[in-house]
Amino acid sequence: MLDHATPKRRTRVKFCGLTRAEDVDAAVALGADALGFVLWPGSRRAIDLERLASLAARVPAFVTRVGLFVDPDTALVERAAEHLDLLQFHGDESSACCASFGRPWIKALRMRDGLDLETAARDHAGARALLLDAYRPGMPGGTGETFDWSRIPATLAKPVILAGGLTPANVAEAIATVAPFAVDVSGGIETAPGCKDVDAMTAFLDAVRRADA
Ligand SMILES: O=C(O)c1ccccc1NCC(=O)[C@H](O)[C@H](O)COP(=O)(O)O
Repeated sequence: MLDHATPKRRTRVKFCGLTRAEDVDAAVALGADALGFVLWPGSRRAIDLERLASLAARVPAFVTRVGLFVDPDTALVERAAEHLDLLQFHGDESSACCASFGRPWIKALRMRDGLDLETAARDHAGARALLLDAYRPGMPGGTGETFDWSRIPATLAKPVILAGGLTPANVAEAIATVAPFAVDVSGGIETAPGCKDVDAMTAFLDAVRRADA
Protein backbone atom coordinates (compact mmCIF):
# COMPACT_ATOMS: atom_id res chain seq x y z
CA MET A 1 0.00 0.00 0.00
CA LEU A 2 1.19 3.55 -0.72
CA ASP A 3 2.36 5.49 2.30
CA HIS A 4 0.69 8.86 1.67
CA ALA A 5 2.01 10.30 4.94
CA THR A 6 5.64 10.22 3.82
CA PRO A 7 5.78 10.68 0.07
CA LYS A 8 9.12 9.94 -1.53
CA ARG A 9 11.00 12.97 -2.77
CA ARG A 10 11.77 13.21 -6.46
CA THR A 11 14.13 16.04 -7.21
CA ARG A 12 13.46 17.38 -10.69
CA VAL A 13 16.41 17.80 -13.03
CA LYS A 14 16.99 20.52 -15.60
CA PHE A 15 19.84 20.23 -18.09
CA CYS A 16 20.75 23.66 -19.33
CA GLY A 17 22.57 25.15 -22.30
CA LEU A 18 21.75 22.51 -24.90
CA THR A 19 22.77 23.37 -28.44
CA ARG A 20 22.87 20.01 -30.29
CA ALA A 21 20.11 17.67 -31.45
CA GLU A 22 21.93 14.58 -30.18
CA ASP A 23 22.18 16.07 -26.69
CA VAL A 24 18.47 16.91 -26.65
CA ASP A 25 17.63 13.34 -27.69
CA ALA A 26 19.95 11.86 -25.07
CA ALA A 27 18.65 14.11 -22.28
CA VAL A 28 15.05 13.17 -23.09
CA ALA A 29 15.89 9.45 -23.30
CA LEU A 30 17.70 9.57 -19.96
CA GLY A 31 14.73 11.21 -18.24
CA ALA A 32 15.58 14.87 -17.73
CA ASP A 33 12.53 16.85 -16.60
CA ALA A 34 13.48 20.12 -18.29
CA LEU A 35 15.85 21.34 -20.98
CA GLY A 36 17.26 24.86 -21.07
CA PHE A 37 18.06 26.82 -24.22
CA VAL A 38 20.15 29.98 -23.91
CA LEU A 39 18.76 32.84 -26.02
CA TRP A 40 21.19 35.43 -24.71
CA PRO A 41 23.63 36.18 -27.57
CA GLY A 42 26.51 36.83 -25.16
CA SER A 43 26.65 33.21 -24.02
CA ARG A 44 29.04 30.56 -25.29
CA ARG A 45 25.93 28.36 -25.35
CA ALA A 46 23.67 30.75 -27.24
CA ILE A 47 21.41 29.46 -29.98
CA ASP A 48 19.37 31.46 -32.48
CA LEU A 49 15.65 31.19 -33.06
CA GLU A 50 16.03 28.84 -35.99
CA ARG A 51 18.02 26.37 -33.93
CA LEU A 52 15.64 26.78 -31.02
CA ALA A 53 12.75 25.84 -33.26
CA SER A 54 14.48 22.70 -34.51
CA LEU A 55 15.67 21.58 -31.06
CA ALA A 56 12.36 22.35 -29.35
CA ALA A 57 10.48 20.31 -31.96
CA ARG A 58 12.39 17.19 -30.84
CA VAL A 59 11.12 17.47 -27.26
CA PRO A 60 8.09 15.31 -26.43
CA ALA A 61 5.19 16.20 -24.15
CA PHE A 62 5.90 16.24 -20.41
CA VAL A 63 9.47 17.49 -20.84
CA THR A 64 9.64 21.23 -20.18
CA ARG A 65 11.36 23.46 -22.74
CA VAL A 66 12.88 26.45 -20.96
CA GLY A 67 14.21 29.58 -22.66
CA LEU A 68 16.90 31.65 -20.92
CA PHE A 69 17.00 35.40 -21.32
CA VAL A 70 19.10 38.25 -19.96
CA ASP A 71 17.32 41.63 -20.12
CA PRO A 72 15.90 40.67 -23.52
CA ASP A 73 14.09 42.63 -26.20
CA THR A 74 10.37 41.99 -26.07
CA ALA A 75 10.36 40.79 -29.68
CA LEU A 76 12.94 38.09 -28.98
CA VAL A 77 10.95 36.65 -26.07
CA GLU A 78 7.72 36.75 -28.03
CA ARG A 79 9.21 34.93 -31.00
CA ALA A 80 11.06 32.37 -28.86
CA ALA A 81 8.03 31.71 -26.68
CA GLU A 82 6.30 29.93 -29.56
CA HIS A 83 8.78 27.09 -28.98
CA LEU A 84 8.93 27.17 -25.17
CA ASP A 85 6.95 26.05 -22.14
CA LEU A 86 8.68 28.25 -19.57
CA LEU A 87 10.67 31.51 -19.56
CA GLN A 88 13.76 31.91 -17.34
CA PHE A 89 15.06 35.42 -16.69
CA HIS A 90 18.69 35.95 -15.65
CA GLY A 91 19.05 39.72 -15.78
CA ASP A 92 17.64 42.68 -13.88
CA GLU A 93 14.11 42.11 -15.16
CA SER A 94 11.37 43.29 -12.82
CA SER A 95 8.59 40.96 -11.82
CA ALA A 96 6.22 43.02 -13.98
CA CYS A 97 8.51 42.59 -17.00
CA CYS A 98 8.76 38.81 -16.47
CA ALA A 99 4.98 38.54 -16.18
CA SER A 100 4.28 40.81 -19.16
CA PHE A 101 4.72 37.99 -21.69
CA GLY A 102 1.74 36.11 -20.29
CA ARG A 103 3.75 32.88 -20.03
CA PRO A 104 4.88 30.83 -17.01
CA TRP A 105 8.25 32.15 -15.82
CA ILE A 106 10.99 31.63 -13.28
CA LYS A 107 13.55 34.13 -12.01
CA ALA A 108 17.23 33.38 -11.66
CA LEU A 109 18.82 35.06 -8.66
CA ARG A 110 22.58 35.30 -8.42
CA MET A 111 23.68 34.92 -4.82
CA ARG A 112 25.63 38.14 -4.42
CA ASP A 113 26.49 39.33 -0.91
CA GLY A 114 23.52 40.85 0.88
CA LEU A 115 20.83 39.29 -1.31
CA ASP A 116 17.79 38.66 0.89
CA LEU A 117 15.98 35.64 -0.52
CA GLU A 118 12.82 36.14 1.53
CA THR A 119 12.43 39.63 0.08
CA ALA A 120 13.28 38.40 -3.42
CA ALA A 121 10.64 35.68 -3.14
CA ARG A 122 8.06 38.32 -2.22
CA ASP A 123 9.23 40.60 -5.05
CA HIS A 124 8.82 37.75 -7.55
CA ALA A 125 5.55 36.38 -6.21
CA GLY A 126 4.38 35.54 -9.74
CA ALA A 127 7.37 33.30 -10.48
CA ARG A 128 6.76 29.55 -10.63
CA ALA A 129 10.12 29.02 -8.87
CA LEU A 130 13.38 30.79 -8.05
CA LEU A 131 16.57 29.51 -9.63
CA LEU A 132 19.48 30.23 -7.27
CA ASP A 133 22.83 30.54 -8.99
CA ALA A 134 26.38 31.60 -8.15
CA TYR A 135 27.33 35.27 -8.47
CA ARG A 136 30.27 36.32 -10.59
CA PRO A 137 30.41 39.96 -11.71
CA GLY A 138 29.81 40.36 -15.44
CA MET A 139 28.59 36.79 -15.92
CA PRO A 140 24.81 36.37 -15.80
CA GLY A 141 24.92 32.56 -15.58
CA GLY A 142 26.75 29.39 -16.45
CA THR A 143 29.68 30.22 -14.15
CA GLY A 144 30.43 26.63 -13.17
CA GLU A 145 30.82 27.85 -9.60
CA THR A 146 28.98 26.83 -6.45
CA PHE A 147 27.88 29.19 -3.68
CA ASP A 148 27.29 28.78 0.04
CA TRP A 149 24.18 26.59 0.10
CA SER A 150 23.62 27.29 3.80
CA ARG A 151 22.43 30.78 2.76
CA ILE A 152 19.18 29.26 1.46
CA PRO A 153 16.43 29.40 4.09
CA ALA A 154 14.70 26.05 4.69
CA THR A 155 11.30 27.63 4.17
CA LEU A 156 11.16 29.94 1.18
CA ALA A 157 7.83 31.01 -0.24
CA LYS A 158 8.87 29.68 -3.67
CA PRO A 159 10.17 26.32 -4.94
CA VAL A 160 13.97 26.41 -5.22
CA ILE A 161 15.87 25.31 -8.30
CA LEU A 162 19.47 24.93 -7.20
CA ALA A 163 22.09 25.84 -9.81
CA GLY A 164 25.74 26.79 -9.97
CA GLY A 165 28.67 24.42 -10.27
CA LEU A 166 26.68 21.22 -9.78
CA THR A 167 28.31 18.01 -11.00
CA PRO A 168 27.72 14.27 -10.70
CA ALA A 169 30.17 14.38 -7.77
CA ASN A 170 28.51 17.08 -5.65
CA VAL A 171 24.81 16.97 -6.53
CA ALA A 172 23.95 14.38 -3.87
CA GLU A 173 25.48 16.57 -1.16
CA ALA A 174 23.60 19.57 -2.59
CA ILE A 175 20.29 17.70 -2.39
CA ALA A 176 21.01 16.50 1.14
CA THR A 177 21.88 20.05 2.23
CA VAL A 178 19.22 22.10 0.45
CA ALA A 179 16.42 19.65 -0.43
CA PRO A 180 15.60 21.76 -3.50
CA PHE A 181 12.57 21.23 -5.70
CA ALA A 182 14.93 20.86 -8.66
CA VAL A 183 18.59 20.97 -9.63
CA ASP A 184 19.98 22.67 -12.72
CA VAL A 185 23.29 21.87 -14.38
CA SER A 186 25.16 23.06 -17.41
CA GLY A 187 28.96 22.99 -17.20
CA GLY A 188 29.00 19.90 -14.97
CA ILE A 189 27.70 17.70 -17.80
CA GLU A 190 29.78 19.14 -20.65
CA THR A 191 32.94 18.39 -22.56
CA ALA A 192 32.96 21.94 -23.99
CA PRO A 193 30.49 24.86 -23.72
CA GLY A 194 27.20 23.72 -25.25
CA CYS A 195 28.41 20.14 -25.86
CA LYS A 196 26.89 17.74 -23.37
CA ASP A 197 28.40 14.40 -22.46
CA VAL A 198 26.10 11.37 -22.29
CA ASP A 199 28.14 9.67 -19.57
CA ALA A 200 28.10 12.80 -17.44
CA MET A 201 24.35 13.29 -17.96
CA THR A 202 23.79 9.66 -16.95
CA ALA A 203 26.03 9.99 -13.89
CA PHE A 204 24.28 13.20 -12.84
CA LEU A 205 20.82 11.65 -13.05
CA ASP A 206 22.01 8.51 -11.24
CA ALA A 207 23.43 10.64 -8.44
CA VAL A 208 20.14 12.54 -8.09
CA ARG A 209 18.14 9.30 -8.00
CA ARG A 210 20.46 7.83 -5.37
CA ALA A 211 20.17 10.98 -3.28
CA ASP A 212 16.38 10.78 -3.44
CA ALA A 213 16.24 7.08 -2.57
O1 LIG B 1 24.99 29.08 -19.56
C1 LIG B 1 25.17 30.24 -19.92
O2 LIG B 1 26.07 30.56 -20.69
C2 LIG B 1 24.28 31.32 -19.41
C3 LIG B 1 24.47 32.61 -19.86
C4 LIG B 1 23.65 33.62 -19.43
C5 LIG B 1 22.64 33.36 -18.56
C6 LIG B 1 22.44 32.09 -18.10
C7 LIG B 1 23.26 31.05 -18.51
N1 LIG B 1 23.09 29.78 -18.01
C8 LIG B 1 22.12 29.61 -17.03
C9 LIG B 1 21.86 28.33 -16.41
O3 LIG B 1 20.74 28.00 -16.12
C10 LIG B 1 22.97 27.49 -15.98
O4 LIG B 1 22.55 26.20 -16.07
C11 LIG B 1 23.28 27.80 -14.55
O5 LIG B 1 23.80 29.11 -14.54
C12 LIG B 1 24.26 26.84 -13.98
O6 LIG B 1 25.42 26.75 -14.79
P1 LIG B 1 26.64 25.83 -14.32
O7 LIG B 1 27.24 26.49 -13.13
O8 LIG B 1 27.56 25.79 -15.49
O9 LIG B 1 26.07 24.48 -14.02
